[in-house]
Amino acid sequence: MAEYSTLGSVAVLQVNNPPVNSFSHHVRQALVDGLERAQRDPAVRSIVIMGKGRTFPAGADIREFGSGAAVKMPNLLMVLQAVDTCQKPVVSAIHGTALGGGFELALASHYRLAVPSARMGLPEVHLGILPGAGGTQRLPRVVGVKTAIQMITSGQHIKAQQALSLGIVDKIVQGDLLKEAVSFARSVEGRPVEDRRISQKTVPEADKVDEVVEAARKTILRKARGAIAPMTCVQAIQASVLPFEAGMAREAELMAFLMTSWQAPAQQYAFFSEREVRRWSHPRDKRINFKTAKPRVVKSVGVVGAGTMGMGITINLLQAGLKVVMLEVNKKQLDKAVNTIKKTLSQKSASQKMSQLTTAMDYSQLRDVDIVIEAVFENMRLKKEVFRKLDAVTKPQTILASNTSGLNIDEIAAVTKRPDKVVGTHFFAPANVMRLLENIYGRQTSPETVATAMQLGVTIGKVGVLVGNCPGFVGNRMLGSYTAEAVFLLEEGAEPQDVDRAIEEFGFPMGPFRMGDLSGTDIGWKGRIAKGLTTEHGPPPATPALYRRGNRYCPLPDMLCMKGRLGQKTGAGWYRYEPGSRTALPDPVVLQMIQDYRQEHGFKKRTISSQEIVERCLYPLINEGFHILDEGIAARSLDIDVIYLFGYGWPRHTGGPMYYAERVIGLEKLLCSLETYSARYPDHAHLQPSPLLRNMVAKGGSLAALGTDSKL
Ligand SMILES: CCCCCCCCCCCCC/C=C/C(=O)SCCNC(=O)CCNC(=O)[C@H](O)C(C)(C)COP(=O)(O)OP(=O)(O)OC[C@H]1O[C@@H](n2cnc3c(N)ncnc32)[C@H](O)[C@@H]1OP(=O)(O)O
Repeated sequence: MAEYSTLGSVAVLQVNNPPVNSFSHHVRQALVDGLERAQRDPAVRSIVIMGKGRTFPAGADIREFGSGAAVKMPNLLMVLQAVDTCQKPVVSAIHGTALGGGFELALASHYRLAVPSARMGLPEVHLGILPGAGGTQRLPRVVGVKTAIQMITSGQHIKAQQALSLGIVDKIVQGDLLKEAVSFARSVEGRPVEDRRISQKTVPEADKVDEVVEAARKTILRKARGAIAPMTCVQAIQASVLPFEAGMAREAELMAFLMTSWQAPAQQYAFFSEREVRRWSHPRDKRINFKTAKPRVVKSVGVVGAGTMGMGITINLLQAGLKVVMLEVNKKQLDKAVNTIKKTLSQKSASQKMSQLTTAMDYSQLRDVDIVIEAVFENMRLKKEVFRKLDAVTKPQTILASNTSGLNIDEIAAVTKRPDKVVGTHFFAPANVMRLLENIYGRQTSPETVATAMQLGVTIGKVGVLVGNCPGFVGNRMLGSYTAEAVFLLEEGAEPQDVDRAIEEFGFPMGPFRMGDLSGTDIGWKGRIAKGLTTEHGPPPATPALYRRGNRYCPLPDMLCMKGRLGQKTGAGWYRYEPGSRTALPDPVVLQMIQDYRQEHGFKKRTISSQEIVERCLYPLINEGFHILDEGIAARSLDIDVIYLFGYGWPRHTGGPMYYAERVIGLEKLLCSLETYSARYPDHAHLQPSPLLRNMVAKGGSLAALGTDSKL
């Protein structure tokens, strides 16, 4: 609701709809009623609108988009129209985050005040829609089309000071916002409101708009990677040079197009899923969950290993204000890491944050930390050795976490006397940038340990997802079938750039081969050597070239590594790189290697369509997701989606692999395609449809119903 009160001649409307004061239907109704009341009352000469509690309205109520309640009268457009055309001055007084419809309300007001800590922006693009309550028409009238395009297509929030310099807010006020807003409102009483209406202004440099749009188009299309909202936002902004009513009509038309597209609900699902993962439960035992399990307090963290991962984790922890003891037995590596950490931490806070960092070369210095995160090389023997030492030196309550990307947590836990305090915390590189934290519970991990790992994720700004223990956990296990199928496509006739192009056109920032070159082709190779699937010199003795343990195997990635082509770091991998450049250039040497391989093994080159590439790479990945749900490794399909959205660059506008499977491809079609491909390639095990998928198609039922994501 919006609470109505008067302070002398000023009517104050305070939106009160926790947690973020979104414009649910009852709020809209209360605002319209309040405005009418203020207009009618001759004693009222000005109006202040603000938010109660933590924030000015943070936008439309996103849940209403799914139910159709967003269009229930009065809709947000009508509220803002009432504000704009009000005969008495309306002042929006902003604190917290004025976002989306909230910011649009402020723009429809005649004056805007903000506290210094306020932030504002139009993030609708992240929800697959546009600022459809006049944001695409009013903002360019204030800041110009170029800045409006930048703000609306990025969805970025700006700070009060920047809003002031852009002419968006009229004044930054210190002290009590209500008092300041009322005093400001009194000072403008009696002044004409006509020239304060942004809707009646013209866009600056309107004659250059087409030029500006043209210049922005290419970059936006490249960045959008298949998402339709960004370019549709631009089209709406372009219409801001028309008379206001005509521009609004165009905005409404484009808004309707986006609202009825499949991408908007997918992105809104992604928004809520990102938050839903905080309500975690043990994948196999739902009785252990975020409500019942209590985390331990973590003030200090030990990090073992100062390589790329250890360094990134340390930066992340320091940025969150935690004390860190970073242990590295190699002095040169330790010094190098400290230098990089210093450089990476922002200038402003570097010295304060660095004072929280202690370096160590001796395990005994980890004695008193609350949790240790091991980030040494991905090798079981080494990890066991580290855990034995940690178990011996740390206080009995210390939680021991491994940053393994796929090794068995139970096997690691078994070398300690505290398996209940061992957990997996899988960070993604670069660890101080990537938001995902895949937390893995072992057979004996206690609820308290799980809760502590999940809470640590929140403290350091991660999106934490709890999963069960299996090789590769959720993310890397699903990725296995994707990369396997990508190399099988090379055997049949595709070239690395064909596969990458198709996957990038689908929306991934990078295809599998460019990704392999970036992270290092030797990472997978070492893993395959460790598993005995290959050796540094080729297949293990008496092993058929194209099979391992009865499964089809493509040795092309091993052959690449044997040539020393380890990716960008060696200037050559699946592609070649000019010195100092990261641009992947197709390399005749690699293409010849693939061609020779095809000849040697009797593969006949054929043309493979982009559609087949996408299906062959992504459908087995999704299929593995069904296996994972079936086995109870992930509790809900949204957990898998969040892992892929935040850790693997899965395009957000498709909602994530499981959402995409169910709501975009359709489970029946997915099953049918997998059946077709598995009939064609009976020895590609990952193409065999999962029993859960078969069952769901046969019996019906939704993925959401499998888990606890009933709110979505
Ligand atoms: C058929 C077509 C017809 C077309 C015609 C249409 C006519 C109608 C016109 C309608 C025009 C509408 C135009 C406007 C659109 C919008 O405003 S869209 C919304 C824009 N705003 C946002 O995207 C903001 C989203 N929220 C946030 O970014 C953050 O929540 C925050 C505000 C910055 C706060 O962050 P933090 O403190 O970290 O809290 P969170 O954990 O993120 O959120 C707390 C809980 O609040 C829920 N929530 C947040 N925002 C919303 C929201 N806008 N609506 C509903 N719910 C919201 C969030 O889910 C959390 O919930 P819990 O997980 O349950 O705690």
